[in-house]
Amino acid sequence: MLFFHHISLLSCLAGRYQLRRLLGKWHRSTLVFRTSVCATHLRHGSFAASAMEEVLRRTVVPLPAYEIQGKSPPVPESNSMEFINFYRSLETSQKVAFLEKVSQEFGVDHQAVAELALKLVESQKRDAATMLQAEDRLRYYLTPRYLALFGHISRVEGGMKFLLDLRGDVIEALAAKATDSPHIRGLNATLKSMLSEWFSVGLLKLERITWKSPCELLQKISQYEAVHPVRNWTDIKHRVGPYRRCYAFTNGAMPGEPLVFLHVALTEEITDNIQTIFGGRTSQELTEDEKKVKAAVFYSISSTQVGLQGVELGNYLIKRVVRELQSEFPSLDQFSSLSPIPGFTVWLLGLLNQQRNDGRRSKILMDTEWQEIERLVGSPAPERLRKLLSTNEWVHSEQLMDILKPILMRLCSWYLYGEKHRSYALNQVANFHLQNGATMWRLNWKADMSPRGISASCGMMVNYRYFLPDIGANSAKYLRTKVIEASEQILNLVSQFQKNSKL
Ligand SMILES: CC(=O)SCCNC(=O)CCNC(=O)[C@H](O)C(C)(C)COP(=O)(O)OP(=O)(O)OC[C@H]1O[C@@H](n2cnc3c(N)ncnc32)[C@H](O)[C@@H]1OP(=O)(O)O
Repeated sequence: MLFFHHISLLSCLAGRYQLRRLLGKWHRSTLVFRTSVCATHLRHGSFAASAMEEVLRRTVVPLPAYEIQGKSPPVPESNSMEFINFYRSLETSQKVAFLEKVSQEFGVDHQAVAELALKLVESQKRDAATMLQAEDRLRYYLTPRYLALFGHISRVEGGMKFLLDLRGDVIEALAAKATDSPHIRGLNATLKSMLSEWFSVGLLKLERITWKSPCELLQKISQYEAVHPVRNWTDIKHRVGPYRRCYAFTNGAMPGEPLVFLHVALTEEITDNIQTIFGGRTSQELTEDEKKVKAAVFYSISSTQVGLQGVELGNYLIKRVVRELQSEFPSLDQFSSLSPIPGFTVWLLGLLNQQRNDGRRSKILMDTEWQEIERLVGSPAPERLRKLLSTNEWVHSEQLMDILKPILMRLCSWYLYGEKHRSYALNQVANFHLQNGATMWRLNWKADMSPRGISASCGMMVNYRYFLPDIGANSAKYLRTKVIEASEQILNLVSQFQKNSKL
């Protein structure tokens, strides 16, 4: 009572506004106090489902009855803040347990759905209005309770970023097999669908990043870069300088946060190696000459939010940037990636090891090729070659590189074109561009001779070419039939593999 006495005294002095501010502060402080009590409870090892139960009971309101949907009182913002604060106070393993609880006990009322499904079957013997009513009622009760909570959270400050991070946790927990709960998969699908709407392209802003962009944004672009690590400020200045473009999608709910960004080199022809793109430039090249811009080469694209996985922002960004560049350079008509081939060297070494374990000489090279290698590296050639490949030492011998070039080119073309995961391209980068409708266009030797490039794919890179009139049909064909659109060079290399190598 004493506390409220002070409040009433204060309200005379400070007026209603101050009262509201004081109560707001008090409310938030009790909220933080309550959450910290729960978290303390959890942190001290006396981790109990009851603490989660208590928070969830308070923050995940029951689904309003069908008859009063949309008419129930607004849920206080404090519910969202309590859920956010509590979740953030949990350890990783506790987060998985918490999400399992949310998805299983605060999702769909399965009993109610089963009963309504039976009523729907019954209703099909009745008139259309009754059947449609039954369908609508069933549709409503198929809504998980936590969907409304996520909707409320998306409207509080920082809530969108919280939901992205929460889905990132779910994706990582599923990938790490920390859970195999089908309910969590359902929660992931619900969140993905909500995020796909909130981050639909129409709600995103395309921003061109230049040297004049805010320092913080340039810093984030450098930190999030997932393909060619940024070495220093000179490097990032080069990447946004003349004959270069960098574009990002941003969302008003997360200002200053690039969701996905694309680096483009503007060149006279489609570049076949990354050294040219990162190499120094002559003084003439410090100002752009539009007549020299004939090709746009996408040499890096990075998504920054794990939580947006599956929302395909990269595809939309590439298409949007193509339009942007076409309006800036009307004569521009060649669009291609210059892409890394992560996983090829590991795949090749795995093959060589496996064929050694089978006690037979690897058949991925012809006998004559083994003999040629043996003359250079000594015997046993497979052992020697495996060691040279796994330590990158093979690139120090021009002679050995010349012998290995046709072999590695045909093996790599098969890795990209022939190796599959669920019938789609095994290589994720290939799958990404092929899904977008690109053509597997050119495999390039000595394309990335950095240690990273040699370790990843024996120094090779690939151009996925975007023939604009064909990308719609190519994408549909690939997604439907898994057939890869490839150039004559790739298909010739693949047929050389099929003729000369045995897996
Ligand atoms: C110029 C270039 O080609 S650079 C090489 C591509 N960039 C990278 O590898 C950096 C790391 N990867 C990423 O940042 C993102 O995965 C991107 C930008 C490639 C794709 O992101 P989004 O557009 O959001 O795509 P989304 O998450 O919907 O996945 C689409 C496809 O991208 C591919 N992909 C997904 N994760 C990765 C990853 N970590 N690395 C590479 N490709 C990936 C998959 O093939 C995926 O198809 P799937 O969902 O059927 O498996």
